[in-house]
Amino acid sequence: MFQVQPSPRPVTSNLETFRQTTTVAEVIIERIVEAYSRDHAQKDGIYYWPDPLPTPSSPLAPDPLILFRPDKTTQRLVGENQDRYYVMPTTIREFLTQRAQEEIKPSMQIPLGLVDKPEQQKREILFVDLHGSAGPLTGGPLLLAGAQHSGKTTALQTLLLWLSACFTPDYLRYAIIDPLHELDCFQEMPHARNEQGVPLWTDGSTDDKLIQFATLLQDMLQQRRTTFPGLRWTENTLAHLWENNTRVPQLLLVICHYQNFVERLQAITALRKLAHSFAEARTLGAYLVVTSGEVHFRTIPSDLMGKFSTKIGLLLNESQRLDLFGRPPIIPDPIPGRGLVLTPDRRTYQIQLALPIAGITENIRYEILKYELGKIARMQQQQTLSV
Ligand SMILES: Nc1ncnc2c1ncn2[C@@H]1O[C@H](COP(=O)(O)OP(=O)(O)OP(=O)(O)O)[C@@H](O)[C@H]1O
Repeated sequence: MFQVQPSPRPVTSNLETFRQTTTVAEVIIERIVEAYSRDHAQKDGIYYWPDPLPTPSSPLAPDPLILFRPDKTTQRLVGENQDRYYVMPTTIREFLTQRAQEEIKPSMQIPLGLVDKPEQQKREILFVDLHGSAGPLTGGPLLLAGAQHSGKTTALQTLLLWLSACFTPDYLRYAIIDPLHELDCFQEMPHARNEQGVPLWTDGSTDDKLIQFATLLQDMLQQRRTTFPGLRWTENTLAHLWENNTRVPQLLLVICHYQNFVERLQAITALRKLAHSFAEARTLGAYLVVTSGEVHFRTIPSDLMGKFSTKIGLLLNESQRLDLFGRPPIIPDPIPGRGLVLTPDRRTYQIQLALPIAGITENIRYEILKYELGKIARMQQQQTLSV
C-alpha cells in the first residue's frame, strides 16, 4: 500500500518577504525550534499548534492546496510557488508507476484536502471513505452541498482524478449524471463506460434519458448478484474476488446538482430510487456521491439524507448549515473550497478542499486536468497491455 505523507511546509512564506523587523520573541522562538525539533517535541508528548488551513486568495494564492505535485511538463505552466501544499508528495506519473507495482485492493478512501482538528492540535489529510473500510459506521455515501461557486465541481474533479489514477477501468467504473456538463473531461475516460463500451454518462436533460440511464445502472447492480448466484456479498467480498483474479470493478455513481431535478416528477422519482439502490449496495462495491445546492428536506428528503455518512458543506447560509450540521462549533470563512465536514462518527471539523491541479486560473487548471487524464488513460492502457 502506498504511504500518504504530507509534503513538508516551506519555512518561509510570501508575507515574510515584506516583513520589516524581527522581534526578540521571534528570534527566541526560532532558536528553540532549531534546538528542539517538532519530531523531538512530539516524542515528548508536546504538540505544536498546527499550521492554519491553506487559504485560496485571488490573485495572490489561487492554488494553495493541490492533490498531486506537478511534474516537469506542467510545472512551467503553473510556475514555482513555495507556498503550495501538496496532499500527495508525488507527481501523477510517479504515483501511477508506484501503483503498477502494487497489489491492487479495493479502496474508496479518497484524500480530498486538509482537515483542521484544533482540539487534538492536528491538521491532517481529509480522507472520505465511501466504503467504510472498518464497517458501515466508518464510511458510506458522500453529500457535497454548497452554494454556487463554492467548490463542489472542483471537489468532484479531485475525487475523480484520484480514483482514475488509483484504478484501471478493470477495477473501477464511474457513472456520472452531470446536467451542467461540468465534468465533461471525464467522459472520455475508459472508466466512464461499461464493459460493453456503453457511456456511463448523461446530462439527464430529458426524463427519458434519465430513466434509461437509471435502468442501465440498476441492471448493472442486478447483474452483480446474478453473475455469482449463491454468493453472500459482504463488505470483504470484492477484495476476495480480486485476490482470486475475478475482476469486478468498483462502481461509483455521481449525481451532480441534485436540486436541478426536483421539479421534474418522473426524473426525480427515478433518481431517488437509483440513489437509494446505490446507497444500500456498498457490499456489492457500489458507491454514491451527490452534490446539491440545496439541503432542505423538500430537496433531499430525510430518508435519503440519512444515507449520507459524510456530509461536506461549502459556503452555506445559516439555515442550510443548521439543516446539515445542527449548530456547528465554527463558521468557516467564505472561501472557495473552505467548509465543514460531518464525519461518520458525527464530528464536525473545518476543512479546506484541494484543487485537483495547480494553475493560476480555472481555465489553465481545466486544460492541464484534461492533459493529465489523457496521460493516465494512456499509461494505464500500456500497463494493462504489458501484463
Ligand atoms: N479548493 C479550492 N481551492 C481554490 N479555489 C477553488 C477551490 N474550489 C473551487 N475553487 C474555485 O472556485 C470557483 C468555483 O468552483 P466550482 O466551479 O467548483 O464551484 P461549484 O460549487 O461547482 O459552482 P456551481 O454551483 O456554479 O457549479 C472556481 O473558480 C474554482 O477554481
